[in-house]
Amino acid sequence: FHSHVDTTTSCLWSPLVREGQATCASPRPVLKQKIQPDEEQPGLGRASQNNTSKEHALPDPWVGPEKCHGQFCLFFNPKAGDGLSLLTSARIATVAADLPFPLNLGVEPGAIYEAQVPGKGAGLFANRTIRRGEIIMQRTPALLIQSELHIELDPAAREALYKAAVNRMPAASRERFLGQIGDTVYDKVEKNSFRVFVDGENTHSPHLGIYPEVSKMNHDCRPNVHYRLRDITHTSVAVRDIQPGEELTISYIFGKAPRATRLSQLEDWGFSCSCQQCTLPPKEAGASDSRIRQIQALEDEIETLMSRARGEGIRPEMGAKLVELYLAERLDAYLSPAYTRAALIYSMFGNEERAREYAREAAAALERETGPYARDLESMRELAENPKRHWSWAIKATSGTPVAERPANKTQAKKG
Ligand SMILES: C[S@@+](CC[C@H](N)C(=O)[O-])C[C@H]1O[C@@H](n2cnc3c(N)ncnc32)[C@H](O)[C@@H]1O
Repeated sequence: FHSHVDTTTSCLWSPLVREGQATCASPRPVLKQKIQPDEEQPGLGRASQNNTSKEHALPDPWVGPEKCHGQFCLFFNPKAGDGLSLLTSARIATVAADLPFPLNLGVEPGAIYEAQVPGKGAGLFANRTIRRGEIIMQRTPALLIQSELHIELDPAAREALYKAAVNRMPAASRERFLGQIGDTVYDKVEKNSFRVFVDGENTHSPHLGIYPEVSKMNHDCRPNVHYRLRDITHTSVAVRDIQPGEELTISYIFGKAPRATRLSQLEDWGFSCSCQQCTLPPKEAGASDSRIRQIQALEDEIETLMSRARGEGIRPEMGAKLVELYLAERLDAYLSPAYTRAALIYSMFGNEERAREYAREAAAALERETGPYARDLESMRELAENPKRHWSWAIKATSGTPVAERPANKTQAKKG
């Protein structure tokens, strides 16, 4: 059953790349050899540069490789988005050169503005009502840095290299980059970057991606904006209606974690979380943690029961309860797994009204949270449109096949 529910989440900010702090699925790769600056390894930079130009010629208007340290060099493309500086290996540079660079999308100029927030520095605010599901910003990065390089390179060489990458940026982009919080270029990278997988796989090629406009959003454990990354394109979407004057926030961490975990992860950021959820009075904070535990337990139970023949033991109210807990906990940025499970459960029991209602919500949440390519999107749309033709319909009454073995969509179901 789990294969039918897309439970992908985002938690991609840079402190997570430090050793031992990663909460996302990607272990930090261990460097076999510490990277040294060019001066300490005469010829190494030049040698890799020569190999690079022969084996990985980048198309115009890419510039580079230059300023190499071991396998990592500076590459630059003034026409990729608002200009992209890339500090990475030649292999990844060729992957990046093939990626799409969509035009900037999002709300019209003036719909959001920057202002100071007491205790948080600058932040972004809505200038008009922004509706749930609206794309606030879609951007490609100004700077991408291979994580190994960021962690392992000698600090003086690293700062010089980072400055060279920033100097390559077009003036407007450079100004936005330098306007980010942080004392040095390294510090700005530390405090403002997202973890990005350039080749789209969550186990290889972790990079730090800097999107200077996006990084003006402060943290909230119950944010009103969710972001998703596909290749290197960063998309921020409103997850509830946002009123004029309201601050736009994203979560820097996985918001479904209990309060103590969230607080400790945010300490790594160098600030103590003062968002509404983290500063709840003890009784309410306890109730919130209890809901998070109930959500986890209920999801585990649903998974277990769904893997049995005909989902034996599953009860329809489990779906409604799961949605109720998510909504009570204001997990607006993470609703798709709850709605998807609820829709399937009610469909299995042949409850058309509930199945359609939850499937509609699931499809909308999947589109916000994962995007138009979300794995379960088509299936949820089909369920909302015509429950009786969906693979899950009324199977509690009609079949002995374990739910986990059933095809995920109608096309497969018809063949079967
Ligand atoms: C990505 S930046 C956000 C924009 C930043 N406030 C600025 O002035 O550019 C992250 C930094 O903002 C501050 N910050 C973000 N969310 C915060 C919060 N909920 N409480 C306090 N400080 C916060 C912290 O200094 C953090 O290192």
